Amino acid sequence: MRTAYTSDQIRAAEAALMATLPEGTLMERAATGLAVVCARMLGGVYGSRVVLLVGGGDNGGDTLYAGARLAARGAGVDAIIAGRRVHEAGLAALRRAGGRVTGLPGGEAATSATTPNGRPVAGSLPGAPGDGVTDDDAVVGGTVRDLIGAADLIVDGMLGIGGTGALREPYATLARLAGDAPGEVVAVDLPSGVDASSGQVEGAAVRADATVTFGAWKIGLLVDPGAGHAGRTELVDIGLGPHLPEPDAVALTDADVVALLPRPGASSDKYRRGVVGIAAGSEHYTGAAVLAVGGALRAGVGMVRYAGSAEPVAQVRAHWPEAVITTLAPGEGVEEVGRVQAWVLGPGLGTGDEARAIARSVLAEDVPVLVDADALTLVAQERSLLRRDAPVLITPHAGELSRLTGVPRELIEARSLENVRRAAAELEVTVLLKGSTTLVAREGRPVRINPTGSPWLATGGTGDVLAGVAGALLAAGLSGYDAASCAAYLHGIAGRRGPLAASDVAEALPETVRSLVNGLRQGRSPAKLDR
Ligand SMILES: NC(=O)C1=CN([C@@H]2O[C@H](COP(=O)(O)OP(=O)(O)OC[C@H]3O[C@@H](n4cnc5c(N)ncnc54)[C@H](O)[C@@H]3O)[C@@H](O)[C@H]2O)[C@@H](O)CC1
Ligand SMILES: [K+]
Repeated sequence: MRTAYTSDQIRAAEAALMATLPEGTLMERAATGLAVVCARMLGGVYGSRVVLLVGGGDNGGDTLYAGARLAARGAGVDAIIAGRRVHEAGLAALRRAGGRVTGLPGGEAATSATTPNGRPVAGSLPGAPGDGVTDDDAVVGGTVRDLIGAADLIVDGMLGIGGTGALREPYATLARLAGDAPGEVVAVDLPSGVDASSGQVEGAAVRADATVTFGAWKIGLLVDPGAGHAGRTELVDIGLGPHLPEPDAVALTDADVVALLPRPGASSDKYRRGVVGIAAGSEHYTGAAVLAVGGALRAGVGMVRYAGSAEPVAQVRAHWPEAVITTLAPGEGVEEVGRVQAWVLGPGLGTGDEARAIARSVLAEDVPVLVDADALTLVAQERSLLRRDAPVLITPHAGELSRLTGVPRELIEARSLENVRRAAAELEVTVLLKGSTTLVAREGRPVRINPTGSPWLATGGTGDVLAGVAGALLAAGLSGYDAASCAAYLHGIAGRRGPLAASDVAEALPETVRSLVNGLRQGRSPAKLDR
């Protein structure tokens, strides 16, 4: 399990640890770990060209010390001093190791960046702009632009957990130049411009090929859009572990998911493995029923009972001879369908009277219910339906959650973590919030951040498959919280190789589960290696 923290939690843990250690120890550990990753990214250090983007805080300090190590091993290291201040001991170390230092033209950054002697950064002013002067040059100077453009490795040490709000200049321009440059970009602790505690990005932010983070995962490295800026992530242990609090957010790993997934034993039969009921599809929307049933079957359920009207019944029958089918007359509920251990309610169901009758009857059953899609619209109109003794798992995207909670969609998207947590508490249900990062929340438990999503999944019908998978796991006896987070994890891996249609995701599920289980048995993680 990856545990993730806000910047305040990290700071508190660092303070507690620092109190037990000689000054500078943590920065030393951080810089050592960073230099190791930089060296690996460079392949050969000697003769390589490294540019450090150095902010005014300790993030810049880490970067200068790591740069000093690379310079000592023969890299050509240029530090661009971008902050109003500079970590002086780090700067001195870099100079001693033979690194070069460049300031920025004009503005506070250049006039107040100082050397260890307190003088303005020397040798810093860029050459007079000549041909090919750009707007960027006005902010950072042509010399800096050229240095960044020629670097093999650009180290983003502008902002770490001290960053707040949108990147100010000259950081924003430097972030953009780094993004346009052909060299690899490594972010120190987290990409500058990404909010450590939420993953929010307001304005420009560094897009890193890799991020080396210190002590513990920051939530912003796991939640989009921040996660999308971080590239490959590596955690450097600086000894923070014993000082960290209980996490508010976690991400499952392959091993966690394999441990949670039900596997049939010698005494299993289809009933013990779990029977999932699926109330989905309508005369107009037949595909949702086919996909939800497919997701459930491919996830390895004991049995699927499908209940719906004539048209989707015909489609489900044609696609899935494995499903046991009940045709519902208009207005009829699911009372006579037979025993099920959990229901999936809603994909393609419609929102008219017939759909409402089905929804009421499903929610009146004394088993866990997954409420998705059209059923979310129905329960938004009739909130009392959610008040029941058996567990409820809802699987909305931001728009659907907005209808249920009244919180504007944009706000849910911008502050997804906070809003999913609040929705779970207020509605007293488990919430799986779909988005570029899928989140699963249940009151009293850390929010689970799904690490396996893929943009290829943004295609019609994938949500129906996900509902089927999660329903199958609910029927097998997992809690809503575990069923939702395992389903999102598997679905994300099954959908990572595009282009794909929703039915391809369902089809990829058995192989996804097999490769997770086999990967762990062989001591490797195929899912992670391929991502
Ligand atoms: N505290 C510790 O024990 C350790 C900290 N370490 C490093 O220290 C970092 C945190 O250092 P700091 O607290 O100095 O903070 P940062 O280095 O993240 O920088 C904070 C400074 O940036 C400026 N700033 C904030 N938001 C800005 C924005 N949007 N645009 C432009 N400037 C902005 C502020 O003026 C603030 O002073 C960590 O991320 C990590 O890299 C590591 O050395 C490990 C140990
Ligand atoms: K950074």
